Amino acid sequence: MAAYLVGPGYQDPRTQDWPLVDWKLPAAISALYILGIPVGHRIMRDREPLKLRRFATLHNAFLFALSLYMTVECVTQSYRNFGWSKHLQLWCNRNDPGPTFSDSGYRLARVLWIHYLSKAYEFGDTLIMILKKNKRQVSFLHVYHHATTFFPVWWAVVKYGPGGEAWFCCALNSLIHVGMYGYYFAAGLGLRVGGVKQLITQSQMIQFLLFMTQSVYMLFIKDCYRPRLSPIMLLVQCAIFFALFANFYRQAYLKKRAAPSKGASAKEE
Ligand SMILES: CC(C)(COP(=O)(O)OP(=O)(O)OC[C@H]1O[C@@H](n2cnc3c(N)ncnc32)[C@H](O)[C@@H]1OP(=O)(O)O)[C@@H](O)C(=O)NCCC(=O)NCCSC(=O)CC(=O)O
Repeated sequence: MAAYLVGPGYQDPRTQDWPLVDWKLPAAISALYILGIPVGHRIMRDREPLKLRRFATLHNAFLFALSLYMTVECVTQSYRNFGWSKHLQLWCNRNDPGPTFSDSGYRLARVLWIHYLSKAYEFGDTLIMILKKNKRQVSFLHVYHHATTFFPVWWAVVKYGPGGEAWFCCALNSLIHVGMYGYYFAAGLGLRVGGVKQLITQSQMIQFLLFMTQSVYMLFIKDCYRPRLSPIMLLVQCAIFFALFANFYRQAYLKKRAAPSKGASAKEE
């Protein structure tokens, strides 16, 4: 049974009037983000790198707390919305049927919308990297991830399917970001605990593998989602992320281990 049957032109009624749900402004913000990166590098070219301890600490503490909130809220509202034992499954959940929605249906849509907005706030990571002149960090992986995750990926979720199936991606990604911003919080203060950085990269890669498995399950095992374009996009996007992260992993950890004197990119060890 298809979990989410929609016709052409469908838009979720819960989110249609919420800020940044119309495509034009988010598309412009994403484009400005990409165009602003070379401008930022140029501005910093002849300047000393900034330390940014206070700003980075506040930024990371905020994202750590927000990610924790989103993890808990996604799981709680999905549970309330579907009832764990009766309807909520790991994958292949129905989108809220509407046209009227329960309180938990609205709250689930709201936390998915907050998750979407947090992806724009995370552009601040790139600002930190540019102002600290950590050019290595402003990689293709980083820019591609940040630019596309806000728009079109999470924008599309909020506009077309803020419920049902999206709870899993929101909860797992937020949980991973609790660890990631905890790591950046500590690293910004000069604290690096051996092995933690590698563990975080591994958990990010497992996350993308799980999202790929979820889309294969929805597409080929249960055939439970309409439009099929959504799980196809999830599969393609996560395969790209996985390949980019596998390359990062090789550069940051494996190559360094093979040739320690050449100085790899990971700074932890
Ligand atoms: C362990 C990782 C999380 C981070 O790898 P990095 O190579 O960036 O780690 P690093 O050791 O250089 O980070 C420490 C440096 O970052 C600075 N720093 C502090 N806070 C920061 C912030 N919020 N954003 C960016 N940099 C920050 C510290 O001051 C320190 O600078 P100094 O070195 O000067 O002291 C890794 O797994 C990873 O994700 N690598 C890909 C790079 C990336 O862009 N990741 C985030 C988006 S991807 C994502 O988010 C996937 C997902 O959705 O799960």
